[in-house]
Amino acid sequence: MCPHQNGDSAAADKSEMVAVPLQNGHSNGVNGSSNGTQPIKKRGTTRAPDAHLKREPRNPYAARASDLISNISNFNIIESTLREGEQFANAFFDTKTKVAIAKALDAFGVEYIELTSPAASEQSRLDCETICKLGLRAKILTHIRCHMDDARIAVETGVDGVDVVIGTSSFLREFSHGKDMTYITKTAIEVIEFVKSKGIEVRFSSEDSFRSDLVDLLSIYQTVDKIGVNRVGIADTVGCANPRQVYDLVRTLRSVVSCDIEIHLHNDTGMAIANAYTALEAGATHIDTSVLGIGERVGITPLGGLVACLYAANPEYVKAKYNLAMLREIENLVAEAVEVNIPFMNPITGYCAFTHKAGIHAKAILNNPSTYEILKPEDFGLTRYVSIGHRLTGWNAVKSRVEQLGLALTDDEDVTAKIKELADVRTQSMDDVDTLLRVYHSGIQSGELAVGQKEALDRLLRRHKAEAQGRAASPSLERDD
Ligand SMILES: CC(=O)SCCNC(=O)CCNC(=O)[C@H](O)C(C)(C)COP(=O)(O)OP(=O)(O)OC[C@H]1O[C@@H](n2cnc3c(N)ncnc32)[C@H](O)[C@@H]1OP(=O)(O)O
Ligand SMILES: O=C(O)CCC(=O)C(=O)O
Ligand SMILES: [Zn+2]
Repeated sequence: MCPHQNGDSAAADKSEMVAVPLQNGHSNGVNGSSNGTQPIKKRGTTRAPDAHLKREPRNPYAARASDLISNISNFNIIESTLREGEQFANAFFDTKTKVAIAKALDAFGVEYIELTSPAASEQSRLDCETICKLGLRAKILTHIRCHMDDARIAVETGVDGVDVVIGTSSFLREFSHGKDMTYITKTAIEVIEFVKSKGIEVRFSSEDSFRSDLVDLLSIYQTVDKIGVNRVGIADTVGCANPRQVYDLVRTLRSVVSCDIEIHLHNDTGMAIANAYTALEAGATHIDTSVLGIGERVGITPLGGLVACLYAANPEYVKAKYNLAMLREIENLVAEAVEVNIPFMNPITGYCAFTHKAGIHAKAILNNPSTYEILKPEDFGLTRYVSIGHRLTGWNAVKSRVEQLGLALTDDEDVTAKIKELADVRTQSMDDVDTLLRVYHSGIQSGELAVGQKEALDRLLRRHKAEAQGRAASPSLERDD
């Protein structure tokens, strides 16, 4: 059973604790004023020798000049589960499922929903029309090749905008469509002007941007910007980019175009969330996501992971923008539709995302959840869980469970030792722990543990040991609470 569904969480009622404020204003030791080292005197400076001692300590959290272009707290999500996500190996979405996903994403609050090309099949075209007629708050986009045939079909579907793409790397120019940059530029202008003439949004994107020639890229982006494209898109189609490359390309592009900048990042090397964050820092305005990151191969920036990362940066902004409590429901909907499980380490909704285990962690979490949590589970409609029945537990965690059960135990350390003894053989379920605590409690009430109770504990221990001998050595991540 998933811990977040368990209203019986050991620490569920401790979430109202006071957060410890960040300690701004302390020296970070890098300017030589706090660690006893002498500052190096620069040639030609006329500062008094002790000037550094009078300087205000540097605030490491203060805004820097580069933060002025950052869109970490000013971005849009282009949710592409119904386009990129349909390219996931397991995906088949019938109309009903597409409508359910579109409605859920809209209720969550994404700004855009991107749909498969209506040129892909007759049903894709009909589904696109159906979703356009739902009257959702989110803008509906469809995604097409840079080709007039596709554009003519797309503008008739009722979409709010069209995302146009064409490969610009030498790989794709040679092995995919076979067109040179002159032809690509000419066709892009034709398609963009046609879509614009229909009064809807248009975006132009270069596929495989990070393996394309920078001069080719900047030149075509400048051209389409001048003719009034709404957005230009950068795509890390093969997931080869690292954060520094993303920062550099977006930053450079920001200085040559005035329109919005979208980014689409594949996750082949696990960089998709970090790259999205970096793109926003460099001035990107729109991020492509899909639920659980589904897409070609291992997919793209996952919606939930991106939201976790941006919430960590500015919780109030993200909470005000999205209905965060819906994330779990949306992920379950999509996971079921494409027949996958939600990974145990998924940000926010993973099985263990808000479970704390080691005694040291448990104690601090129970005192103040911010000690070991950057995300507040309650902001996502979830609960934290303190795991107790294992050999890494400590008396503080045990005491908290004792209090939750309304028991009166004075020797928490003794009962903790007993839990560890049993857990040295195998992990104890919460039921096992509770039974043990109740046995101790009744023993204390009657003056000492009754003979029968001691025997019961010993029997339990013997049974665990016998079971353990017959079991494989590998520990399970499952809890049976
Ligand atoms: C990186 C991405 O994910 S981009 C988005 C990918 N999405 C899709 O592919 C949507 C689903 N695709 C489809 O249904 C089909 O591939 C269609 C309808 C688009 C095209 O089908 P077909 O005409 O049978 O061509 P096929 O898929 O075999 O090859 C792609 C064709 O598009 C051309 N092409 C590829 N990319 C582009 C582009 N960005 N712009 C213009 N033409 C392109 C290729 O040259 C090739 O043309 P050809 O008919 O001269 O060989
Ligand atoms: O249109 C785009 O920006 C991206 C297309 C795509 O899916 C990709 O390049 O991986
Ligand atoms: Zn893609």
